[in-house]
Amino acid sequence: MAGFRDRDKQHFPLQSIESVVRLFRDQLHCTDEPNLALLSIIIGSIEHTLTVNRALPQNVDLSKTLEPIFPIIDLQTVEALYCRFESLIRGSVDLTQFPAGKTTRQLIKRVSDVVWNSLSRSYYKDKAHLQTLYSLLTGNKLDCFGLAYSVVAACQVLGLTDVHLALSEDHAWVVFGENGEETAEVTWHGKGNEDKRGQSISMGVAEKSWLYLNGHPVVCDRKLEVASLVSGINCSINASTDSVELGDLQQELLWLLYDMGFLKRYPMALGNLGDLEEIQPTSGRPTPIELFKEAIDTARTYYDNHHVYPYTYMAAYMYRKKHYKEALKYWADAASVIKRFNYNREDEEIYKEFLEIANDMIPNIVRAVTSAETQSKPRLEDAAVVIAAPSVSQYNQTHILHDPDCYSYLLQFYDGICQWEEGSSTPVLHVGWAQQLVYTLSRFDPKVRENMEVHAEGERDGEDEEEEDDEDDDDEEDDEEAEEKAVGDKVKSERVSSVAKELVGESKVLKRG
Ligand SMILES: CC1(C)CN=C(N2CCN(c3ncnc4sc(CC(F)F)cc34)CC2)S1
Repeated sequence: MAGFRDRDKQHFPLQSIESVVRLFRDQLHCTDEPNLALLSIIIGSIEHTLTVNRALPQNVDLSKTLEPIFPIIDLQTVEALYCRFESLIRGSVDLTQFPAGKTTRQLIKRVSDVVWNSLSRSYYKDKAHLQTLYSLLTGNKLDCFGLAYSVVAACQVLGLTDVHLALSEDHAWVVFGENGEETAEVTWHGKGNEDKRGQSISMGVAEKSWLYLNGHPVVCDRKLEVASLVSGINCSINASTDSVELGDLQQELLWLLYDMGFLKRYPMALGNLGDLEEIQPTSGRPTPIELFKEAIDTARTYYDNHHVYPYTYMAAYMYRKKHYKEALKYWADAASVIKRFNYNREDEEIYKEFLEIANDMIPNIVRAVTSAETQSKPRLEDAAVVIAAPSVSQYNQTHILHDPDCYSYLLQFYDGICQWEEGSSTPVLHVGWAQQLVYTLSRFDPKVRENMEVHAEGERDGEDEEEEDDEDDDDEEDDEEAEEKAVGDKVKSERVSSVAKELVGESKVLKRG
């Protein structure tokens, strides 16, 4: 590991976004590995100054200048912190105790213990800005992701080039060994769960578990580890304010990584970039929708379509833009991913995501379009009022409740959640879901329920057309297969409506009760 080289030092002092981008470009282009510890200290130091400790020099009165503020990151601050990390790790891990040149589980556990034991006894683990080595070295605090990243950075300091970060949508661990075939927990997850640090992630644990993405995590190389550091930049100053300067820096660094091809296998980073582009579009760059589509394609191409968040990034965007039909479509697609998992107690994050969609956002859409519906029906006494043609968004809204596609997206959404629950150790649905479902489905025009076709999966017309399997040209076999598939899909669609009826029935019982 090349450590803190002179060519890195000549970038200092860092005092603009451009100077930080130049340093990152140099690190990522260079033949040596990018220095994970150095980059994390730099990002953490900038983030701290722009969010946590926004103390401005006394003589600067922000109301008068439009000058963006940017901290001056000087070499000796960064070098001191870097050397402290190096001596913490090299001083506590005696490599002679471990077989030379071979990374073992015990060695990784030792590295995790060294970082773990330097953390404060008790602090609020979910606080913001605890994800970098700057937080570890100046505050002895790390969040779950920060601990995993720090262990990988420490292994890099020790010359263990086979230890890499593995990322799911809500957890992080490491892979190591010849072809990264070994796995090890190095951090905790969630609240009140005993940490499993040092243990491998067996297929038994990972299978059908969303937390481990059923064996389809983002397995990083050094470039992707840098991408996770950049994607993890947290711009929030407080609940209602973000640092514009930090957002600009994160956006520029993500475009640098994008242009170098390092986001090709990282759906969440593409999603984060899409969110940043919605706030402040960069001319000549892909639109948020294109970026969210890229994230979806990446998840389908590299991760066997086992990631939920690419669809919820897109759906949340459509919801914000009041393109409610598209939002329902992508929520249905998200549910078609989660149905391939079994729910368990460590999956609360994605449960909360679907709960908010089903019991908050979808009912909001129904309420919005219902009121739009009544507004768009002119009252006789207002006849004098010129009835303006409904605006596009109003058109979008008022026809939702008359659109069989929207109704089928909703049934697909609920069917996915029901299938997620089937075979799970922990129930998903409770009566609150049924009440919202009844409210939502009952607002649709009864005619819709008659002429709505429940398409078998992968047979919807339009862009969702799955490539017909033209390999197998044995028509005989095709017909049988098609017959079987049709029966299977009929059963599934019956389940959807039977589930819906059951839920409706249940809630009616509850209403009477
Ligand atoms: C569609 C959403 C609800 C919006 N933001 C979402 N995020 C999901 C989590 N985010 C992430 N963004 C980049 N990389 C990672 S790795 C990881 C798991 C952690 F334990 F390491 C989380 C995450 C960023 C924000 S999902």
